[in-house]
Amino acid sequence: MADDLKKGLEGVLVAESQLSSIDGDAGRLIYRGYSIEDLAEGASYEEVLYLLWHGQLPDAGELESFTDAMVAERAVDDAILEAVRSLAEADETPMAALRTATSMLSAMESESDVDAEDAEASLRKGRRITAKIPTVLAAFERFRQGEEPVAPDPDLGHAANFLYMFTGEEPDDVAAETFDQALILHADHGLNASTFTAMVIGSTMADVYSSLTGGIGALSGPLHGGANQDVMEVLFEIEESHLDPRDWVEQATDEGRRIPGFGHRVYNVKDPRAKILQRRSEELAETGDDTWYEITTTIEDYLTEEKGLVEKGIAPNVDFYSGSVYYQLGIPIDTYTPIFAMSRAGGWIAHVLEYQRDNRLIRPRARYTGPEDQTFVPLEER
Ligand SMILES: CC(=O)SCCNC(=O)CCNC(=O)[C@H](O)C(C)(C)COP(=O)(O)OP(=O)(O)OC[C@H]1O[C@@H](n2cnc3c(N)ncnc32)[C@H](O)[C@@H]1OP(=O)(O)O
Ligand SMILES: O=C([O-])CC(=O)C(=O)O
Repeated sequence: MADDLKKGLEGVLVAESQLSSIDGDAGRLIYRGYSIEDLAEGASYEEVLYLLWHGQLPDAGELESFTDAMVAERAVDDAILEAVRSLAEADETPMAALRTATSMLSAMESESDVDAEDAEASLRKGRRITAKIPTVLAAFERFRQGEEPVAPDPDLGHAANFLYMFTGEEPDDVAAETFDQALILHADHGLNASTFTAMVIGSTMADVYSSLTGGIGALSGPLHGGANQDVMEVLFEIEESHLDPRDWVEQATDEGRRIPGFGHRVYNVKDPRAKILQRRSEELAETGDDTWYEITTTIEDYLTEEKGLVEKGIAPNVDFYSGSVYYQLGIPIDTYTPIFAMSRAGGWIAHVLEYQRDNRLIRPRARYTGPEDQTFVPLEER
């Protein structure tokens, strides 16, 4: 057995997948062969879910039945809503509340879908969870605002319905399209940390609720999905400092701080999703507040042109521009990472089911560096 140590599993191949592929040098991302640019431009999040879960884009009839099935699963049980209310009253963060509520959703699972080894049942469960996450997240927001939840609107798509339940108002076309695009961009990304976490759990043949709950936990960290919230916090910090963003960033990097939204394990160039989100941020800035777009582009130009970070392979990732987009849609910053989870649920489910089709328990090993041959001393003699 090879003894070379791959810290952080960098570059280690552990599975074959037909779901998404990243060219880190060219800055290209595809889902099942379709470029992220084409999907973001032409598809809806529901079409992308269908593509990931069923292997091809749906025709009109397939999309209609798929969408109807998702819509039928949006409502969540009152017992879950009461638990979400308690979490909001306890000042839980939305990400932690989502993690807890996702796990709780299994309590309402129908008897016939309990078998974790039944792939069709797992897909149905995955669809149910994906349909319910927006309802849970929106209800959490309503409770913490002292309001009652807004029931899902069956006439609205996945993205627009979330914004409607979240704010209590039907979004305009720009907001609905922008949000739908953001969901598409975040739906899948190879074996990132949260997807791998979900797969490790799935490889034990645990049920899909466990995989998704684990995926949410892994996504929450600041090195992964949590960075989108951190980016917005940095933008606030810069604004409040009244410093030129260039000076702020110089000071921060001199102090050894990492700039959230920069750097990636796979991309050595700008993330293609960041390019699309940057355009959306720019469009929203044209008709609204351009503060955040201006600060982000100034930071990017400074770090790439003057600090030469891009030459070191450290460029903006998907999280760098998503924050300013969500901010302009009026979404509170601690909900940015849960929104990422709401979208990535699609990718987690797709990868777990794909892996389980030819499953092998994921079980790497560590090089032991501890002591050997210790003499045991009983407690009373220590
Ligand atoms: C959806 C997503 O998950 S995208 C990633 C979201 N996370 C972030 O934006 C957080 C900031 N970025 C980072 O911490 C990293 O770039 C990661 C965790 C994403 C990738 O990390 P890794 O591939 O493990 O690279 P690693 O942490 O080894 O860094 C390599 C070098 O780049 C530097 N570097 C990496 N990211 C940054 C950054 N954001 N700002 C400044 N320097 C950075 C590191 O300091 C290190 O430099 P050194 O070799 O001189 O010590
Ligand atoms: O691929 C990664 O490591 C992180 C990422 O960009 C994602 O999960 O979208």
